[in-house]
Amino acid sequence: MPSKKRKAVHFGAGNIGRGFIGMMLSNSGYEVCFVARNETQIELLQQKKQYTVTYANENEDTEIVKNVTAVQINNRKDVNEHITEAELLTTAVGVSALPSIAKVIAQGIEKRLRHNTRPLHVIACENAVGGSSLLKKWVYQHLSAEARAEADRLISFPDSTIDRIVPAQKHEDPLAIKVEPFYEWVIDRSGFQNGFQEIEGAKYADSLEPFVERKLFTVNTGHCCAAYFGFLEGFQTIQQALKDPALETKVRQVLEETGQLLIHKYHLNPAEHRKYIDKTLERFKNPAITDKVFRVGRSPLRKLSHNDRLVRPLIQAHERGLKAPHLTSAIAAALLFNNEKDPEAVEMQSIIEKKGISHFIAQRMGIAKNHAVHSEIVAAYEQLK
Ligand SMILES: NC(=O)c1ccc[n+]([C@@H]2O[C@H](COP(=O)([O-])OP(=O)(O)OC[C@H]3O[C@@H](n4cnc5c(N)ncnc54)[C@H](O)[C@@H]3O)[C@@H](O)[C@H]2O)c1
Ligand SMILES: O=P(O)(O)OC[C@@H](O)[C@@H](O)[C@H](O)[C@H](O)CO
Repeated sequence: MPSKKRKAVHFGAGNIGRGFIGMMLSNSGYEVCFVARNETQIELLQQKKQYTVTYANENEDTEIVKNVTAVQINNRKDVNEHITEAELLTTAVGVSALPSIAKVIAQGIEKRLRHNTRPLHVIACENAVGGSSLLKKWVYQHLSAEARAEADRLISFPDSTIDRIVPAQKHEDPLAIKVEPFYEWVIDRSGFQNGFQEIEGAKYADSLEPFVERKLFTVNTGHCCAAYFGFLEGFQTIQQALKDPALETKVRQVLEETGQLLIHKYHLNPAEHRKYIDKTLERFKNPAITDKVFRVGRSPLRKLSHNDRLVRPLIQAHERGLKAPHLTSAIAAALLFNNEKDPEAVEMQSIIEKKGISHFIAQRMGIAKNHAVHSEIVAAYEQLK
């Protein structure tokens, strides 16, 4: 029998899972069950049913997140039960991990559809364009034709964009997490079924794309530029890197270029957008946070892929006749990111070494050899190298 309590299942008890989404859902009155892999965290969440979030502000204020528990992702019986009872399912595992959790979610949905005819909302909280839509595609690949038809009626996948800086961190208490005070979670309202109870503190938009691209092309483009330029200068953290005025200027120049694109494409108010850029840079510099360039620059194959924070704005700027030389040189810096502990950085360097830069740009970034920006990236790369 489905329980009467409002339940949410969240995949991934990592930084954003605990420091943002789990916290928001708990504060909205949900009982939150994390579907996780780390045994220590799972045991502690099951025992304590709460954890502490510390804000990276002057007073280091804290908040206790209550009504939480966890289940091991390989414990399919319990995962299925939680999916059956939930009214909301969220993820924060990294977009590259969505295909692998899609099978688990699909199994839970198959079971749920046999016992529960209430609607379920599934929201991917990842840094990607159309994360929930991508997840839907992967989940549907594992559903039977009958379940797909039912899911079309009862399960929706509203896209969303999330923003809160939560660095990688270690504490004595494995559940403790420190987060910046700022947050923004915007969800596509058109994906809601009747009766969906809004999540407190989230924003809702009829058209999500401007919010997704404004965040991705400002916060994430700027952040990774600070990481890639910072890496080349030998800085360990984003905060150290942005203390270098020349480096901050380079990041700002990139954000002016993506800003021109956003203003042009979405008719944003230029003064308002400038404030958004200023605020974003101040957030990056938050002295109460230590954010490593290796975290912010992580997974360069993903960050350099066609639809992500570097190539997507470059191609769109080009299509609108807008010049973006600083963004091009940030891409060159990304191509030189070489962290031997990051499997994607290792793979990228190996492809470039074996097949050449032009091959990488064509095959992995999706920019054909005859595209005008292809040769510009090659030239910027050769110059920076
Ligand atoms: N940290 C931030 O500042 C931030 C802000 C906004 C968005 N994001 C996005 O949120 C997502 C999560 O980022 P994070 O910083 O919390 O990362 P994280 O590494 O701290 O957490 C990811 C969690 O997902 C789990 N996970 C990964 N692959 C899995 C799999 N195949 N099956 C089950 N669990 C799996 C990991 O065990 C981990 O607990 C990413 O898409 C990231 O881009 C991060
Ligand atoms: O999580 P990634 O790897 O996509 O990007 C690294 C950071 O830029 C990112 O996690 C930001 O901290 C976050 O997107 C802020 O909202």
